[in-house]
Amino acid sequence: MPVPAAAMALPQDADEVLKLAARSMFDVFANTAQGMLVVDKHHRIVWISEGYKRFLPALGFSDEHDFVGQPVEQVVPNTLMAEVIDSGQPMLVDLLTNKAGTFLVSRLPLRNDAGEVIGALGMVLLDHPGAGLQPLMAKFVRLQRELDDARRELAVHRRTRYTIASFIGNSPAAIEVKRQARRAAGTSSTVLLLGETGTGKELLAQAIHADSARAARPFVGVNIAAVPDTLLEAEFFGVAAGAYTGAERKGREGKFKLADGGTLFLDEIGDMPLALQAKLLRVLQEQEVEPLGSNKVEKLDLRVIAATSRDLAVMVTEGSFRADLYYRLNVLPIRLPALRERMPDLDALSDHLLADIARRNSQPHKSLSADAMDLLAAQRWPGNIRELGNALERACLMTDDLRLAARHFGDLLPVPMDMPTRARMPLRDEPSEALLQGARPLGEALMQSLLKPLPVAVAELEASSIRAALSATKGNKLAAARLLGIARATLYEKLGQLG
Ligand SMILES: Nc1ncnc2c1ncn2[C@@H]1O[C@H](COP(=O)(O)OP(=O)(O)OP(=O)(O)O)[C@@H](O)[C@H]1O
Repeated sequence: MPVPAAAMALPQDADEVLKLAARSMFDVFANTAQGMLVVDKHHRIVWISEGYKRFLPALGFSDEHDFVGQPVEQVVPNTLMAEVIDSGQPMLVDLLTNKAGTFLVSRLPLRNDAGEVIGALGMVLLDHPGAGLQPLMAKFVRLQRELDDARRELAVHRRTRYTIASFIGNSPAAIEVKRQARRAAGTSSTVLLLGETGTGKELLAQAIHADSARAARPFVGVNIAAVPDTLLEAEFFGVAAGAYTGAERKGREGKFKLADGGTLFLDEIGDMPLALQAKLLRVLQEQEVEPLGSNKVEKLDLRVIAATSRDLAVMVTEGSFRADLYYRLNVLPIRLPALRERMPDLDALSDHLLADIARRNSQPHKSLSADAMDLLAAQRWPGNIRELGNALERACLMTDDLRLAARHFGDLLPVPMDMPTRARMPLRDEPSEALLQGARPLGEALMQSLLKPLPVAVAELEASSIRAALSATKGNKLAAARLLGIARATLYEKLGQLG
């Protein structure tokens, strides 16, 4: 390919001069760069320079002919040549790291006379940039390490903790839930989990993901009720770099994108504002997303599991939930029974929760006496399994005894103490006042319950009020927050503190 310049007379024609210039530049680059390759518009390698050949063994090739003709992304890991061809934009300087080493590279699109991209040219400018570019390389290595650490940490958080086997219980209701969950795990259809607060909706969502073909991909959860309405859109769709000033200047990925290939868990879907419901429906139908401030549509492959403690069908008739979104979500509905509907599971659940408490607090695994079991069975449990776990944890912390008796729960449970037998039925429709005070003779009981440090008394009253509000609103957190006169996000924060 080198052209002996002296042998040619300089043409007068400017076009010819340009062509000649391009040709000599190509030769200069081919001879001075450490290596050079050319790919066609289908990303296939069509030519490599003499210099490039020495990288072939490290890329796993002994023969040039096996390398040339291959799609570049298949034989040069992490290359961005395809991106240059598809975008038509050059990448003048970049660092490429793969199994052959780290290289300072440059990538240029090649165009025909009509200006169409017909391929790209890749150059290895330096094959050991460490020596000549010490400060830049040190920064690159540090950023790369930080990125790897952050990715590892994210992966740990995104890994689901539960499988369907973690859903404890062998009552007919629990067995039916697990059967439906297994069926859902075998498909990629949208699942709608319905049930009161603390019945295990999030646990089951994670379990369905972990038992599905997407298990190795991310599980990303969004609690819609806990995010202020004004931030929800950015949370879901992400923000394009440069779209805004301030904290969002660099842009950020939305939850849709983060869950790409895996499962997106939309908790408290009933709390989604109407305007956003229309946008969510579009994403679910089209499986594509457009970050805020960008005009680039990105393709997605998402499985959605939604959950709610509210009655979506009623919300549809009231006009606060879109009918089309409801039908789109309600493909595989699974109803999680309240704890009071699966009392045969109380023993197994309590034992499982006690084992968990023991592990987390490095304590021995405690058990329950018969009178304690009777007391627990007599509760209404508006906060369901989460509330049972809290009551057990507080009782465990109150005593060193290895066997928890009814007296250890004395002040913790709002249950009438005159009926401590397992035969006592759950108090389904008791008014919240009775839940708060119990039916003990007021004078002495009240005295006893008031004799404690004020912060403890305040915390207990707060927990009781929250329980009562959730009970009165059948687990509807938005309505409960209104009853309590606090913001929905505050209620979530307090529920989080309660465990
Ligand atoms: N069947 C079960 N087996 C074991 N643990 C359970 C079961 N159901 C719920 N839990 C535990 O109870 C707690 C609450 O469960 P989870 O957060 O899944 O409930 P939820 O229905 O999503 O609640 P919310 O609607 O308030 O978000 C968790 O600690 C979970 O591990």
